Amino acid sequence: MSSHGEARAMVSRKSAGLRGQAEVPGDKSISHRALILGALAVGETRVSGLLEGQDVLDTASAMRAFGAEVEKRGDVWHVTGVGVGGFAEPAQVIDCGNSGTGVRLIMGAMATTPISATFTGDASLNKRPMARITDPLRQFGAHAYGRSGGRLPLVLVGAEQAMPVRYATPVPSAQVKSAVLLAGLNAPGETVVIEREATRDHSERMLAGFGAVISSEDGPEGRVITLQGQPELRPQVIAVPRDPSSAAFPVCAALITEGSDVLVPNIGLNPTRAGLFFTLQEMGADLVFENPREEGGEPVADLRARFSPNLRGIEVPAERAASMIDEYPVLSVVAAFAEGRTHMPGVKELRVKESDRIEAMAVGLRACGVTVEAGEDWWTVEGRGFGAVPGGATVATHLDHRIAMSFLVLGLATEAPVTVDDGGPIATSFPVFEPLMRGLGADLGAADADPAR
Ligand SMILES: O=C(O)C1=C[C@@H](OP(=O)(O)O)[C@@H](O)[C@H](O)C1
Ligand SMILES: C=C(OP(=O)(O)O)C(=O)O
Repeated sequence: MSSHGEARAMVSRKSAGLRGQAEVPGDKSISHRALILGALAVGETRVSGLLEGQDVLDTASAMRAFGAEVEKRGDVWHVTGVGVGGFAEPAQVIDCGNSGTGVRLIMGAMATTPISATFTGDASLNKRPMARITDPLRQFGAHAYGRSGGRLPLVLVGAEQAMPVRYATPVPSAQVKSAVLLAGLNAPGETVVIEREATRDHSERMLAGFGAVISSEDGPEGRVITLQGQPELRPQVIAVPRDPSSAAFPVCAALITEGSDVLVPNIGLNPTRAGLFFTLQEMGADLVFENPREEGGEPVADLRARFSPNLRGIEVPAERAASMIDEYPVLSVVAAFAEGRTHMPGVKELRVKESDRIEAMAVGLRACGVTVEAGEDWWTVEGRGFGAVPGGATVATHLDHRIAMSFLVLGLATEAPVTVDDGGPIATSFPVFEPLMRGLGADLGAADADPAR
């Protein structure tokens, strides 16, 4: 489950053009939510295209521990739910592995049911802040006993008599918003979440799809989301769109690798997720949305990315941060190949992901010959231009899949190879990353695979 065994060093080397079609897996955020809402519905939800990354598999195990039936038959995941308020008390510790989304949404989902559960994760997750979740859950009447700073492992005791909550999120976080909404499901009356900056809205869309009464309104305080408690959720048939956060890797690799032309089909382009692609276009990337359409209530398109030798550094608007929060590491890689400076403000949240992503990228990029400056909530990459990034370093990934994948993308276009100390965590979100990238022609793999090279 949570420990992925021994570190597996990986290396990437300068590659000839990437070509072909990249079929990236299902969306991680939507996959977690499909399992959790399926477990809270009455009857059988069927999910196709579920991401089978470790983060989501850990959420599937957790839903079983709370009493839902979750199994894969053929290509379809079947979730038989227990109804809102029907979670059973788990007999074991709930291990959410590397997944912030998993643990925070599940804590929300159980907080208004009178049961207790103990949550833990891997070395990365157990360092991440949980008070942002337990503070609002206490307002519903739950109790939380964690390590200092509210960190995992943590015991959560669900409210005996839950009351609805009105909560303004102090940080821009879809995980906090979603935890409050999921807790609100089993509280009588109206739960309200107010977010100053809009974050990904998959929970709201999916709750409405399952039959909850939920509305969102933009006003002077920001986005106000109102949920009526204690609905009966109706099971759904869900087709999970492909993950834009995973698509980012083959797209960015194609932009910086000479001779590339890659098609990444069927990518979810929910506006609360698509900020990276607009940013790349503003930098001068040859990136086109082909065949835009709507599927399952979400905008979808095929992304076509071609080698882009004339990228320019830009100012990334701070208000775009939430819509591309997981994509800054790989954006900073592209920025290294642009002409001029890329400034990325308003990104404090990057410091509390699987690693401190500003620090991890700054240290690794500097080791690869790129100038990076950073403050608490901003960072700047000085582009060196195409063909002028030295590389040649071994980079620490700190149990962070996105840091590992970002540096492997960097090495496809640097003068000397780039090694990452551990590619194991890539399996949390993008288990087929290595074969998919190799299939496009990327020269990457285990660092010790061919010591003669
Ligand atoms: O709700 C979600 O599915 C997610 C929200 C984001 O985290 P925050 O809510 O902490 O910003 C994001 O970084 C994470 O990968 C997935
Ligand atoms: C931040 C991420 O995930 P989580 O918070 O679910 O661990 C991510 O996938 O980049």
